[in-house]
Amino acid sequence: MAKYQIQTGKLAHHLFCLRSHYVLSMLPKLCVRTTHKFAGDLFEVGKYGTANISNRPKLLHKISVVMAHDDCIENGQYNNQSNSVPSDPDDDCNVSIACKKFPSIILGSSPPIELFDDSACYPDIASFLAAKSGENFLLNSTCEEWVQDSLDGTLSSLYSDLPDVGKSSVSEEYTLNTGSSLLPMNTETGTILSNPAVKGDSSKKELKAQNNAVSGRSFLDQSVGCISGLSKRLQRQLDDSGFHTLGKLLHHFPRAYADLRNPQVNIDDGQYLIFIGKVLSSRGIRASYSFSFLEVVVGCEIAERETNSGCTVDNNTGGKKIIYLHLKKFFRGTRFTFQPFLRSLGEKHKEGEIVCVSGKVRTMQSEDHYEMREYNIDVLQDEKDVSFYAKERPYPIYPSKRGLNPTFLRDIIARGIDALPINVDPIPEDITQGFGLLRLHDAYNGIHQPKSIKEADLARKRFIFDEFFYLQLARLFQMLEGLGTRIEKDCLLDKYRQPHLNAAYMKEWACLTQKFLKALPYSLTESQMKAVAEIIWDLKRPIPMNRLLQGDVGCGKTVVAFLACMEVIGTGYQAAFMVPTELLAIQHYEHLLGLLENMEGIENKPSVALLTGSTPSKQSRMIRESLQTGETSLVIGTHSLISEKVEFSALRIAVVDEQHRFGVVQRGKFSSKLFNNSFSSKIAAEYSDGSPSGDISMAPHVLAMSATPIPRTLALALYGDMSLTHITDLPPGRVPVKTYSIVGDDEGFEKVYEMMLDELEKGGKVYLVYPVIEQSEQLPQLRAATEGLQSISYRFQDYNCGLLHGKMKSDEKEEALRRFRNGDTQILLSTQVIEIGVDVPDASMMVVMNAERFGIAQLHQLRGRVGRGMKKSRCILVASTASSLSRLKVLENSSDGFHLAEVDLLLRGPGDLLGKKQSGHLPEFPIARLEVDGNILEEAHLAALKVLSISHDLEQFPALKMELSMRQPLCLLGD
Ligand SMILES: Nc1ncnc2c1ncn2[C@@H]1O[C@H](COP(=O)(O)OP(=O)(O)OP(=O)(O)O)[C@@H](O)[C@H]1O
Repeated sequence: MAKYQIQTGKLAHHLFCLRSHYVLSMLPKLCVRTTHKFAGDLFEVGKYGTANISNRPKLLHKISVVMAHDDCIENGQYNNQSNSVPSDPDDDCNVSIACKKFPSIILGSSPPIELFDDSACYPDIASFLAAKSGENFLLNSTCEEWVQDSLDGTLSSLYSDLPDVGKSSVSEEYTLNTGSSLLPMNTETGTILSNPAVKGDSSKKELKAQNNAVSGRSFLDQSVGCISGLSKRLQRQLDDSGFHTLGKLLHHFPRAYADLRNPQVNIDDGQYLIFIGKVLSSRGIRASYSFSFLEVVVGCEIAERETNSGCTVDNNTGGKKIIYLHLKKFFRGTRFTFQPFLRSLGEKHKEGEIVCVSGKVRTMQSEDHYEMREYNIDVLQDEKDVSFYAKERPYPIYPSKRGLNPTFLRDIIARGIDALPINVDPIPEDITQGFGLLRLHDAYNGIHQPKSIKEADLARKRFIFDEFFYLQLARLFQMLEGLGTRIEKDCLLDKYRQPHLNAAYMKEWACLTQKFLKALPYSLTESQMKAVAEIIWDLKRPIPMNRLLQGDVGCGKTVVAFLACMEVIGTGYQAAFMVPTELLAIQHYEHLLGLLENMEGIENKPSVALLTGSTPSKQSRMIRESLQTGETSLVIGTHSLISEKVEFSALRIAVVDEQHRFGVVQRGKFSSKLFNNSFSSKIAAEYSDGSPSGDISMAPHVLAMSATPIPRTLALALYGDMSLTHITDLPPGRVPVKTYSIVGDDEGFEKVYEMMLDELEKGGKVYLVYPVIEQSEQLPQLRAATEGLQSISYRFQDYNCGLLHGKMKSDEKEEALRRFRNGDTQILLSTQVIEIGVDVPDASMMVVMNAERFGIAQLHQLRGRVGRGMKKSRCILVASTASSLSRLKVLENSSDGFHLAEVDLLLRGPGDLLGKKQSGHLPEFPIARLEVDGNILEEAHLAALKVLSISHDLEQFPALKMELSMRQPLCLLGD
């Protein structure tokens, strides 16, 4: 490219001495405007590509004209413009208005394109970038380039004379000048060190060089106050709106992008549309002594399909027609009727100007004429822009924030973007490249000023990636910090990278574990075995395990957890098993005692205790004492296990069943029950196959279990530092539960009762699940369990009915469940208390009332209470209305818990899927949507692993470490 030089360096210096630096940056733009050709004319390009200023006085004059212009603006003369930004007489310079004097594309809202096309995959970045390089940029005209280069050259030569530029001894402070550019200031001398106000390759390189000394982060952390020319009031307003830093400002992303092509459809009254057209006339009209209006008529060519009267397209016009938009703005008051005012009003738009207009259209009496009263009008720079917009460049639509006008925000963001240093990205380039991500600088550009929706999508992907990446990085980083040696750290990272390699052979298991396995009344399924082997591998490491065991309802997670407990007991330690309900605690306790009874060849079987809120205090004290002395090796219980009073002698594993019912803090409390130094040698002597491995003061291993299958995305977001184990198969002989959805009208209920009778006659047991315990006046349509008891007992007089709900005392609940299990009752009317873990293998039918009140994942859980034995089972979902049937049909068609959880995630979002307790711990993802961005989360997880395996302590990536500490993604703990 030709190298241009401006001979008169002092001129540029003069420019900089002028207070409003934005003039400088406007010069390139002025050159490309048809109405402001002077700058182009003044710089003559020589034969050898050298530009000279041919008429310096003329140029200076023009500049002073522009400056006067600026002064006018500063004096608020243009404050009555439509869409003006908040104007303030105190403002020394209203930047947004200033920018308005020069072409800027400012639109209000318009028919938004759906923000991001979810179906769009992220194409290969290389092809995208290739496409990008071939595109014409708005500001890329040759004319502009040479002005930029000229100025650049001049300024370089000008500032090469300045001492110590770029040296670390110079304290640098960045300021954004009014010309949208970043100017490093020498705070000692107050001089500007160099000019980045211009664009183009060389200036970008220079900018990069300048910013090498200063981390990109410090740019983003600067106060918005560094945008010079911004009045104190606007600064305050930005600050009050949460835009304390440039970074925060640049993170105010468009909510949608508009398609600026003229509409191709019939225009209906009241539609909000955007048109590109040509100004045909502009007049200020006096209508009465105190009333006037501005009328700008814009002619727009639109593609004709069908006229409103239904006629077909006229072939003679090539399928196009002109429509006339009458943009009207009204003024009341005698002072607005004076000729000078009306003249200046009319002169605001020139005939022939190409404009972009948006607003609500109203049909006028004459055909093809439309009125717009609330409108935005923007002058496009020249005809080229039309082709530019015809290229479907998406137009960003910003949300307003605390009364800040989106137009103003767009202006100010654009200036921040222009000044953004290239090296702003803290993530190493090979990581971004490896995952097909834009560099941060390009991503900011791409999201705020995309050239295509594809680019906006890529940019969005980068920001979503960042949201996930720093979270994953922080969690893994914290885990590594807790470990001592490099080998341990590598070992932990390997575990995440190659989980399939981490399994202990059965012969390595403790003797107790092997005997327990042998005593089971069934053989474990393949994935149960794999899960046990993975967990035992972890238990043998000197690093605390943090594992999530997931599996569909009834897949047999409990027995896997029992085996893990046996392993630690077998090596001389204690185990604790925490469940969310008393009912479940009792069930597990009885189940385990039953299994232990079958064990042979063990003299001292592990002593198991049950500790819940209802355990009598004397008994509970005894249990606590036995835990402290180590006499009890396994305790099953509810929240009471994490009470301060409970102390363990040698706790090695904490199993948290239905872990999503507990908060993060509750789970964390388990981990904090550190080993008591008075390690019980008694237990060790009884069961130990050898000396207990690992550090005695190590935090216990945590095995969390989830029966509500959490999609991997959510699991990673919630527990990025957890290893995941899936049980993928069901015990043999299980017959999928046949599911029906039925409308709960009289006819529907008759059908349900018939099916129930059929089931009972065959010796089956039936659960009836109700959404509420008692009928409520507020929601009379909801069926209640207590009312149901009367009618069902009456209807099925030959059978016994039981009732189970959360308001019953614990022994009443236990009794109700026991009677149902024994067969004393054949029908159990219940609320959703039975959703979790209740295991009555011969229960064969479930009817869920007002089923639409439950989430898909919840219904799947409920349904999992039947079909737990060999019996063919049925589940009937009774919907209140026919319209809610379609959602329930998903359950008819699938029995895959993970698939259903994904569906639920999509339908209800993570908050509802996880429930209040757990979703409260989900970090906030301002732009990511866990429902659809799971693949990016997976990539972020891998990227975090990659970075940490290169540098465990992130010392090799100081920028990344700094960014991580700024984001503090782990401040979300709390219950
Ligand atoms: N390998 C197996 N073969 C046969 N039956 C099994 C096997 N594993 C577990 N079971 C039985 O399957 C039933 C369900 O097991 P369990 O309660 O452990 O499932 P779960 O995964 O915890 O289910 P939920 O999440 O619904 O509580 C139990 O009655 C259990 O005894």
